[in-house]
Amino acid sequence: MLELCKVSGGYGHAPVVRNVDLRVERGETVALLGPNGAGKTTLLAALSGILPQRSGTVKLGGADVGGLPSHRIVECGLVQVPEGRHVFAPLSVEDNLRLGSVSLVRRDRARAEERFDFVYRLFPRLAERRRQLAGTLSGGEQQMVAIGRALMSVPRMLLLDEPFLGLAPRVVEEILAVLDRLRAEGLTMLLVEQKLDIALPFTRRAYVLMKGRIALAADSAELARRDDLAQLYFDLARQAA
Ligand SMILES: Nc1ncnc2c1ncn2[C@@H]1O[C@H](COP(=O)(O)OP(=O)(O)OP(=O)(O)O)[C@@H](O)[C@H]1O
Repeated sequence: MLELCKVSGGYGHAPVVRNVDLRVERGETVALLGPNGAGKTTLLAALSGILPQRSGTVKLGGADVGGLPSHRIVECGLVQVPEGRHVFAPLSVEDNLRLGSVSLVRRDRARAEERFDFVYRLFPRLAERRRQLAGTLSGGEQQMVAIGRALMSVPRMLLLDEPFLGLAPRVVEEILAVLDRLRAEGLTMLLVEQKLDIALPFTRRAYVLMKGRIALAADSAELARRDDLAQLYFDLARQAA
């Protein structure tokens, strides 16, 4: 579904991510791990077409989307749930969701309306709060809005940037259950996460990014079984330094 070949990018002269090769198969859930500042968000920005400097090849379903502006990338089906949720605080839940369907409305207005039902079935709490201002929601509910907004455009693939950050374990479970349902329906996902105990059980494969480079690509279950995981992580960080 997604294939990156030698992707580099950053904000100024020196690239933050360098020569990243990464693949996600159709229907697969893959983790992108790495410490603070490794470049995970920067890599997602390169995929979403919002990074000022980028090079390399990004293919979605075999089509080159690397040079496209971000709204076209969304139309192609690659949609990001940004770190920090970025909901529009003065707008209602429903209007936040509506913003996610802008590209779909142009193509198929009826389908865009049906998507509200789809999102409200996944997150009944959003249905109850559809008229509430997003800025007054709890962190977990705002994360549901951010995921719901991304789903409004009928994505083929979701890029999730630390969706569980700062959430209580019960809310993490609730959101994981929804992502599980989406996965069962065949949605492809790339999950950026720092917490290995969340990321590894949820994904099939994992990439570890260190200082902007892929330091390791491995089977998630294999990684989870290692009893020297903390040491491995530490060694990778030292090698990258
Ligand atoms: N808008 C920006 N302008 C300049 N430099 C930036 C910008 N955003 C991030 N950086 C730099 O790029 C590097 C990688 O940051 P990035 O946010 O991609 O890392 P990350 O792995 O996602 O970290 P975290 O887990 O903390 O979100 C850091 O050195 C950061 O300071």
